[in-house]
This record gives sequence, structure tokens and C-alpha cells, in this order.
Amino acid sequence: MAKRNTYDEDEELEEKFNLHDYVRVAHYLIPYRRRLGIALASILLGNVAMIMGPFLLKSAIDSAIPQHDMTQLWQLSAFFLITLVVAFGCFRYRIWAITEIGQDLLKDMRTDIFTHLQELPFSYFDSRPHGKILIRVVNYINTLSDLLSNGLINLISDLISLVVTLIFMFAINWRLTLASLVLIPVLAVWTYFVQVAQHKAYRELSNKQSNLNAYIHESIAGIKVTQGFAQEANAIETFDGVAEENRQSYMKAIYVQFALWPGVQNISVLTTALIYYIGIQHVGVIVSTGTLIAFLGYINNFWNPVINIGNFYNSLITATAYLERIFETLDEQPEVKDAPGAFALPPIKGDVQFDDVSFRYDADSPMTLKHVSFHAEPGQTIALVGPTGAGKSTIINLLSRFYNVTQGAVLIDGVDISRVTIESLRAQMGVMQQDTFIFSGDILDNIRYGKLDATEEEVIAAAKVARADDFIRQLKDGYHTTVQERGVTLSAGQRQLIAFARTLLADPRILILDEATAAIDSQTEILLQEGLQHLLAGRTSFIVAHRLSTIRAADQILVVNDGQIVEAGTHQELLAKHGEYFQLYESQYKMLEE
Ligand SMILES: Nc1ncnc2c1ncn2[C@@H]1O[C@H](COP(=O)(O)OP(=O)(O)OP(=O)(O)O)[C@@H](O)[C@H]1O
Repeated sequence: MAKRNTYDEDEELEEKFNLHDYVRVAHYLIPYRRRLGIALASILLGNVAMIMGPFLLKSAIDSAIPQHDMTQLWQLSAFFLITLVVAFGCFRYRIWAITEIGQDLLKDMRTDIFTHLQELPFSYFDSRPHGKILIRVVNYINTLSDLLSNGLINLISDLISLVVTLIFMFAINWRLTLASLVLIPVLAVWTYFVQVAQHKAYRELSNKQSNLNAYIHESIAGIKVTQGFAQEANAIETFDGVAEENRQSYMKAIYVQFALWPGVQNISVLTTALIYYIGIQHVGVIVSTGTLIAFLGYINNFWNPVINIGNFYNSLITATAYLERIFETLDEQPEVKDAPGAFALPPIKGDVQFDDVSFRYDADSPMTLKHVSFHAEPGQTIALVGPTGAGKSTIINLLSRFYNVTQGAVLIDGVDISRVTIESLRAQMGVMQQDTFIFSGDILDNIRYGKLDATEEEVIAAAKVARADDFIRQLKDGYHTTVQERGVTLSAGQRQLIAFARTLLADPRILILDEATAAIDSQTEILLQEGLQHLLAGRTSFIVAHRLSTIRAADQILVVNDGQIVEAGTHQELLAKHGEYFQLYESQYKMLEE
């Protein structure tokens, strides 16, 4: 299980980045190898065209001009013009092709990470702020676009152009060429030291960016509480602290990153100076004027790719700090997953049994549920009651296998649910959380979420049975009214009615319902009760119940306290016992009844 984390805590990396991860990155390029090849070919062609420049110049200075050969000069000029046009065309194509490949790559990576997130269990989302997950899918991946497309292609083309330039340089004058390379080892050592510091700085920066994102996300989610308690100043102060840490680590990272640049720049200038010095000393002896001028042109051609490779390396180190987080998410193993040899749960009748189930949320925390056993017949309604924090929601979460039991087994129609595929299990269950989640879109689509291929007529029929039809028709555009994410424009009761309709449409054999505690006006309450009765009919239902009417109507009431089932029976049976339920009834429900 992932280590728990908050916005003011840097995340520890579970596994450091290693060379194998670069191979994984390369895998993303495989589908684009053909397009990358064409882009690369165009770059090479462009580079060859560019490289011809100094060569043509040399011919002009050393041969055409001294011999006053105008025909040769015109030919050289025409050839030069053609090389410029070719280089320009290739350059344009490259920008277009690389941008497109880069965006495709980003989409692939983003899809992979999003798809993986869909499979991760509740425990993963419980363990860290959602803002820290968000930043991986959006921002971290953005930083890779340029590196993977532009950067990589440039690297290859730069390497090739470096080799070609070196060949030309050696061909022109090997002594000057060796002199040009004399400072390269110094550069290598400098680069090594910078990259160690840079990786560390960027890892810290990625953490601070993640913290900032987490705090912003949390603040927006909690804005109503912040404003309700007039805590805006406090929120701003906290934000300021997190943002300042982000600023400082950014400046540090940039400071280190830019340390590479002066190194490369100084060495390139020193090398050029050295060639001037040697060349001028020996002009006419070991080099002709044309050779020296051409050579100085090649020195530029030589340093450009070296500088580019240095920049690529720089971006690679920066991106590594983000890549390791992306791979960490991709490598997060779903704790709840299909067991080897899992089979599809056949259509169920709805017999449910908890067989001596114990459960804890974290490996190092005490058991939340202890030896819970009960049995529900198909079609029965089971109400779970008990004090807050007793473990009622935990029981129903285990039923849908949102978490794996620590000990014991949950059986449906006699089959241990840990042996069946999660999809086949959840497809036969309807889970309604206390706070109904509404997706942005229209009401129709929100109800249809229960069965994506449902027709409009089916949706409306479900809404009618769930008693949601009346209020929906009164909305501005009826079923086509647009609602915001989380359904902020709807009342709590309306959201619940939509959830009823959604679940009815899904028609699950087992229904799990965390009954809302929110106060609802008596008219909506009647509607909800009616809707609920239709929902419960003919399916095994588990309700974390807060309304007395629901509890009384249940076939079985399970009284949960401190992670155990302390009493079980019908309302009348349990009242007659004068035990915990009786006390709960006296202290909470009786008052409601009166
Ligand atoms: N995701 C979680 N991670 C760790 N501990 C949790 C998690 N969810 C609940 N708990 C703990 O497990 C215990 C049981 O919680 P649970 O939500 O099952 O109680 P409940 O009976 O449903 O309470 P309520 O009536 O207030 O909803 C509590 O002590 C709670 O703090």
C-alpha cells in the first residue's frame, strides 16, 4: 500500500529511476518509427545541405576567385542557393512532423496513465491528495513532449551531423581537428557534476510543484468550508508558504541547470580561439587561407550539435525527475485485482455471506473489522446501524471488493468473491454512495451512467419509477438540462433521486446504499421513500441506514459497534432484547419517530 501523504509533505520515491526506464520511454516511440524515420531523413537532408555551405565557400576562395573563373563562381552560387532552399524546406517539414508526433506521444502516455488510474483501488486514492495524481497526468507529461519528439530526433540528427562534420574536418586538416577536440574531456567532467546536482534539484522541484497542485486542488474542493468559516486569510497564508517553497526550488533548479551552459559556451569559444591562434600562426604552412576559413565554419557546425546535445542532456535530466513519477504511477500495482485463474461470476441470485471477516486499512494499523459474520437471503433488505466510525461503510465496501478482506471470506451465492473477476462482480452490484456524484453533462446522461446503452425511453421510465421524473420535468430543459460536476445546481434530495434512477436502470442483483443523512424536506422525503421501495424490490440490499422508516422495513438489522456485529434481528426482535439497538432507538430514532 502506498505511503500516506499530504500537500505539505514531499512524496518519497518508491523506486529510483534506472536505465531500464529509458527503454520503456523508447517503447512509446515504436508506433511512430516510420514517421520519425521520415522526419529524421528530412533533417539529415537539411543538414547535408547546410554542411555544403563552407565547402562551397572554400572552393570559391581557394579556386574560383584566384582563377577569376566566373562560370565556376556562378555554378557555386547556384548550388549554394539550392542548398538553402532544400535546407529551408526540410526545416519546415521537420517542425510540422515533430510537433505532430510529440502530441501523439503525449496522448498515448496520458491515456496509459489514465487507464491505469481507472484500475487502481480506493486505497490508492485514499493515500494521497488528488492534486498530486492530477499533476502527473497533466503537467508532468507535458514536460516530456518536447524531449520525446523534438529532442530525440534532434539528438539523432545532431549526432549524425557531428560525425559528418568531424569527417569533413579531418579530411580538411587533421591537426586542427585534434586541436578542436582537446577540451572535450573537460566538458564531459563538467557535465557530469552539473547533471548530478540538476537531477536532485529537479526531483525536489517536482515534489514542490506536486505539493502546490495538491493544495490548490484541496482548497478549491473545500472552498465552501473556507468561506463558511471565514478562513480565506488562513488559506492564502498556507498557499503563500507552499508557493514560496515552489518558487525557491524552481530558482535553485534553474540555477543549477544553467551552470551547464557557461561550461559549453566557454569551451566552444576557447576552442575557436585556439584554432584562430594555430591557424594564423601556420597559415600558408600547414593551412591555406581557404582551408582556415572553411575550418572555422566547420568549427561552428561542430559546436552547434555539441551545444544541442548538451541541451538535450539537460532536458533529459529535467524530464527524468518527472518520468520517475509517471512510471511510479504506472507501476502502482492494483491491490485489488483479478486473482490468477479468476472466472466470471455467473448471474447471481443475491445470497450474501460474510464468513468471519476481519479487515484493516493499513498493514500497520489495528483491525477495523473483527470477525464479522452474517448471512443475507436473496431479496432481503439488510440495514446496518451503529455509532459513527463503527465500520458500517467498511462492511459494504468489502462487499463490492473495493478493498480485499484481511481474513475470512465474502461469499456471493456460495462463491468467494476473491476468486471471481472484479468486473463480473461489480457489474451485478449497484453502489450508491452517501454523496451522489453527478458528472458534468445533462441529466439524461447522468442517469444513463447506470446503463450506457439505455434509450431515452428507458431512462425516463427509470426516472419515473424512482420518483425523479417530476422534478426533472420542472427543470429548464427537462432531461436535457445541463448540470455541473458534482451537481452543484441540484439539491441533495434531487441528486439522490437521480442516483436512484441511475441504479434502477443498472438493475443490479445486489444493491448497496449509504443512505444520506442530509436533512430533506418532507415532500422530497416521501418521494425518496417511494423511490427507495421500488429500488429495493426484488434485490438483496444493504443499507447503511439513517432513517427509521428504512430500518423498520428491513428484514434484518445488523448493529455494528467497534468493528463487530453486536446484535442482529428485526426491529421488533431487537427492541425486545433491550440491548444496544434498544439504546440506539431510544437515543436517536425514537425522537425522529415522534
Ligand atoms: N479509507 C480509510 N482509510 C483508513 N481508515 C479508514 C478509512 N475509511 C474509514 N476508516 C476508519 O475505519 C473506521 C470505520 O469507518 P467506517 O467509515 O466504516 O465507519 P461507519 O460506521 O460507516 O461510520 P459513519 O456512520 O460515520 O459513516 C473508522 O475508524 C475510520 O476512521
